[in-house]
Formats: sequence, C-alpha cells, structure tokens
Amino acid sequence: MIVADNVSKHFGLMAAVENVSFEVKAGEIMVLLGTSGCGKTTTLKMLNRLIDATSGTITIDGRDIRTRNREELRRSIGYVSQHHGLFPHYTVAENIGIVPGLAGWNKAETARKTGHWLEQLRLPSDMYGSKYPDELSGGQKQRVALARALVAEPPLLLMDEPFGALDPVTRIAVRNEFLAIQQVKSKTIVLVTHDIQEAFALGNTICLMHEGRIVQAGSAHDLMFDPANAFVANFFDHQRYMLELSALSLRDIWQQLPPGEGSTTSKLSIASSLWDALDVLSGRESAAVQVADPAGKDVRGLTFSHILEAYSRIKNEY
Ligand SMILES: Nc1ncnc2c1ncn2[C@@H]1O[C@H](COP(=O)(O)OP(=O)(O)OP(=O)(O)O)[C@@H](O)[C@H]1O
Repeated sequence: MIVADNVSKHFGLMAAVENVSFEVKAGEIMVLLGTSGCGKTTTLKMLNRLIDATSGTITIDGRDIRTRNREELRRSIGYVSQHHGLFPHYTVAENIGIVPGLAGWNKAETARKTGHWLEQLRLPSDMYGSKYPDELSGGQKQRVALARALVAEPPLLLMDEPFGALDPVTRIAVRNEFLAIQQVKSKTIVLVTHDIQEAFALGNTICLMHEGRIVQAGSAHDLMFDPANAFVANFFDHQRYMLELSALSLRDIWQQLPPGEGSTTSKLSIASSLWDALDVLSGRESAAVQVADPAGKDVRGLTFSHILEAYSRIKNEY
C-alpha cells in the first residue's frame, strides 16, 4: 500500500505539486489524470524517488521511502515510461535482463524469466529476443518495455503514459493484453494518463489533478455523478454521454433487466460498462443478448432500449 501525505514538489519558486495526499491499496490501479503540466509525472516520479519531494511523506508498505536506499527502492518498483526507454544498442533480451543483472540473477534464470515475459506479451523470444529496438514496431517496443518492468516481478508498477505513443487501435490492444496477464491482476499500479477513456477503463481510483493539486479522487462513477466542483464537471463535459455510459456498469441496472433465457451469448458480464454493452449490441444481428452474473445462475436479457431507459432513469436521479 502507498500513502502520500501532504506531498509537495517545488522547482525553485514554481510549485509543480502542492499538498497532494492519497492512498493506493494493494492490488488496485490508481490513475493520475489531468491536462498537460498539472503535475502527474512529478507526482509519479516522487513515488520511486526519481524526484525527491520538497515536503510531505510517502510510505510504501508502512516504510517512509526516504529511509530506503534510492537504487534499491527503484529496482524494487517496475517503471514504464511513454517512450519505452529501451537501450538501442542492447537486444530485446539484453534490455529485459538489465534489472535481473543488477540484482545478481544467474544467466539461466534471467533467460528463463525473459522468455516467459516475452511470451506473456505475445513476443516469442526465439523470434524477438535477439532483435534490436529499431527493428520493432511501436507496439512491440512498448510490449518489451512492459516485459522489462515485469521481469523482476515487482508488486508495484509505476506507469507514465505507457500506451500514449501508440495509435488508438494498438493502444487498446496492448492495454487489454497487459491487463489480461494473470500476474498483473494482483499488482498495485499507479498510472499517469491524459486520456479520460483510458483512465475510466483502468482506474479503480482516479485522481483528477489541476495546477499541482488533486481536485477530486474517486471512482469514474463518483467523478461523473458526484463531481466535487464545477472544474470537475466541466473537465468531462465534452464527452459526457460516452463517459457516463462508461462509468455505469450492468450491475447498476441489473435489477431493471428482465430475466433472460437459455445460455449467455456474449462476453459481457455484470461488471461490463453500459458503453461496452451498447458496443456489443450494435455489432449483433439479434436485438438482445443474454448476460449472466458471476455465478452464472442469474441470466438477464439485454437490449438497446433497456440500456437507454435505465440510463435516462439514472440521469433523472442526479
Ligand atoms: N525538472 C523540472 N524543472 C522545472 N520545472 C519542472 C521540472 N519538471 C517539471 N516541471 C514543471 O512542473 C510542472 C508539472 O510538470 P509534470 O511533468 O509533472 O506535468 P504533467 O502533468 O506530467 O504534464 P504532461 O502531461 O505534459 O507530461 C510543469 O509546469 C513543468 O514545467
């Protein structure tokens, strides 16, 4: 668990980050969201002491990070930046092996783990291990950067716009592949993005920042339906319809759905967003899909009009 308590960072007279406080529970994804220059990257970099805070306290699993050896702290935390940060004269395997090398792993163990993580990220090591970064596409480079961050199996990952340099289609593909990896599901992740849809898709908690401060921290649902002030409401205004549908899940309208019949016919689950449900429905010939709760016992039928009726009912409540 990470706890930031009243943390600030000043560069000379400029306050890049001012009195931010937050908690990230083990196994959760916290997203730092906001426009350019609002202090997201500075906040992230203070967590592994790439930047030292001017004031305030950061603890990780109860230990003040200032009491930790800086190099040892950094090595114990996975870090992924927007521009992959791969060394051009190292092969893919050598890039991934850097942290294990520093940690003193033997060659066989490093090779085994490197191969495993390349496979996990859909880059078979016999095809890609000896390539150089310049020989890879943007999506492949970013996958290697993810493998490098994961190879030492750190419980905590810091990710700065990790999918930001990719085109929209590749971005969603790499993001979904990353989230589908079993070991990633248990990690504590702090992720920086300026992409609202990405924040909604990934964040258990989203911290919306402005001018170095956290304006509101909460779930996507909190930000959309219970904004702390006019700034928060305005921030989401231009994509409001899509974002509200993304912030609501089938769980929110479950009781309003009629009983379904027979087996489930889509990949939707009770946790799927209404936006994803509309997306699935728009690609189908039949007017309804069946969705099951996690136990698979309670099956409900879902149509376009069910979603839109429930959505307008929820809107009227706020
Ligand atoms: N090393 C530095 N020296 C001086 N000012 C800095 C330094 N690093 C960041 N800043 C300033 O601190 C503020 C916050 O920067 P930061 O990089 O944290 O913002 P950001 O929200 O991550 O922006 P972006 O999305 O554009 O990366 C900016 O005004 C920036 O110019």
